[in-house]
Amino acid sequence: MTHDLLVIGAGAGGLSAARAGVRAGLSTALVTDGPIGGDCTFTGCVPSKTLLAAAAAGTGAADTFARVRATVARVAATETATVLRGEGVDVVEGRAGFTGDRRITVGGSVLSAPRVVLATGADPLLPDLPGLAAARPLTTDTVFALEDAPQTLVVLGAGPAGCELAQAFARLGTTVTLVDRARQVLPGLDADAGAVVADALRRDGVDLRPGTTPDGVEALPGDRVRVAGIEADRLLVVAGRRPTTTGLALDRAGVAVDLRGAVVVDGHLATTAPGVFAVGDVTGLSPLTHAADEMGRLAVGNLGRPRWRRHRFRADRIPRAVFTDPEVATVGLPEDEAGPDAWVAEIPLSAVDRAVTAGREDGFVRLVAGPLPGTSRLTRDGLRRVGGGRLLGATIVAAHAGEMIAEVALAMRIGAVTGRLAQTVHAYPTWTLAVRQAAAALATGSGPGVTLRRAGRR
Ligand SMILES: Cc1cc2nc3c(=O)[nH]c(=O)nc-3n(C[C@H](O)[C@H](O)[C@H](O)COP(=O)(O)OP(=O)(O)OC[C@H]3O[C@@H](n4cnc5c(N)ncnc54)[C@H](O)[C@@H]3O)c2cc1C
Ligand SMILES: NC(=O)c1ccc[n+]([C@@H]2O[C@H](COP(=O)([O-])OP(=O)(O)OC[C@H]3O[C@@H](n4cnc5c(N)ncnc54)[C@H](O)[C@@H]3O)[C@@H](O)[C@H]2O)c1
Repeated sequence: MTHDLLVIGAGAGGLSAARAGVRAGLSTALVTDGPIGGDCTFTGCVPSKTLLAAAAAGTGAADTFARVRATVARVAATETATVLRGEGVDVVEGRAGFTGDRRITVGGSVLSAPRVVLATGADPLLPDLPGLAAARPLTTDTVFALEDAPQTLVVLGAGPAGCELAQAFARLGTTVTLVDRARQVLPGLDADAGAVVADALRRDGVDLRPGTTPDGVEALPGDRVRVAGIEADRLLVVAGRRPTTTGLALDRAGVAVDLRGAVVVDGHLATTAPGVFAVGDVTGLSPLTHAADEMGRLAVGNLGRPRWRRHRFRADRIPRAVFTDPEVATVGLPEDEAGPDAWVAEIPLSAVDRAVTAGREDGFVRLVAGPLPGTSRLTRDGLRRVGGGRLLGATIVAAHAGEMIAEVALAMRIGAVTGRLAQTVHAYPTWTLAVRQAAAALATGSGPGVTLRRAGRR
């Protein structure tokens, strides 16, 4: 069967690509060997955020897991094969493998198209630890199917998944030990943000073991485990993810993968094979739902254009939020990468009235701004004269940081100077006033409660 566009994988990236294809008037086939909605709906964002919310509300463990299942089912019902067929997508169920250039088999059928989008996602990565398989570890593929919370749990990996799940289980009454080889929690993020989250986890009773690299896992009777000298009822491994390419026979299509197993793409998301693009977690770039969604749209737009008219995927415009309590949200450049000419305005939440009234003073808002193009190194006064500089990035740690970052992402998207944020009237007393307070300090040279400094000079 021949289509205009073949999309392989029906997670966030594949769904976005398939819908973009239909919008562009292309006959579009969406091939998937798993449930529509992918990782985000079934084993990622939706169950984890439901678990966090139910645990924070003091819901008992059994009811929490029932709520997780009900919520997943509710979200999944909005994106069934029937719904997609109604939108004009030809949904094909089964595992795809390439047999040649832009030609695949699914079950007994052969499908081909001049344009292909690979969106096969990623799977949990199990470290190469002796005894790990025998210990029957939980992963994000299995943890949300529990009926009840274990009494004791070791979480291996203190990245976003590990921190969110450690906090959720601690709040469900589980005794949690969080182990990571890195010296801080959330090692991919700013150390100050990691420190605030570490304090919050400790307050919830999580035993933090940074700088710990287990050399093996011992399975004990009844699914119990011993790891890094800690005994627990269960082990949850959240040590990263590996792009899913097994069984695709990418070599037959001329699609190259890198050493991590990620499909190699250029800045426009084109793979090494003509007419084949890749989006989402399989690329190893920004492994986030909204990034996969953005990439899906972009890839389909780019597939129809000559190279010089294609749009670049801008990872620097993708915000990121970790849904611990407090949340951590970032966009753009972190302070350490902004260069010596950038300026930083930082306000602790203890200087923000909404945080004080809510009794939630843990956290901060940090804005990074740089000189406008063509401007030489700026003094504090010079910064004021160029409207506070162009926004380069932000790190926010706050109860609602994931919501607050959207304003900064918008300002960056439209290339606004920080003075524009300062001139925008914000309702009092809101959390986002903290962003305005920090922006005002950049634009005016100082501000109550705000520290203004050159980037890198903490
Ligand atoms: C616990 C957890 C929490 C998360 N929380 C968040 C969050 O809060 N916010 C956020 O933005 N991101 C979050 N993420 C990340 C997010 O889930 C992923 O970035 C996103 O789902 C990736 O979408 P995707 O389309 O690339 O891949 P997937 O959703 O993995 O979809 C890929 C699909 O391809 C199919 N497939 C694979 N191989 C084949 C084949 N050969 N033939 C046919 N079909 C195939 C699979 O069945 C799968 O359904 C979280 C992840 C985890 C694990
Ligand atoms: N809120 C969100 O957006 C959210 C939430 C959860 C997951 N995710 C996404 O899902 C993906 C997976 O998340 P993750 O937290 O599993 O991955 P990650 O790669 O971010 O973190 C894995 C952690 O495990 C540690 N680790 C790995 N191997 C180890 C070992 N042998 N011993 C000790 N420590 C070890 C690493 O140091 C790291 O801190 C990420 O890409 C993330 O973007 C996003």
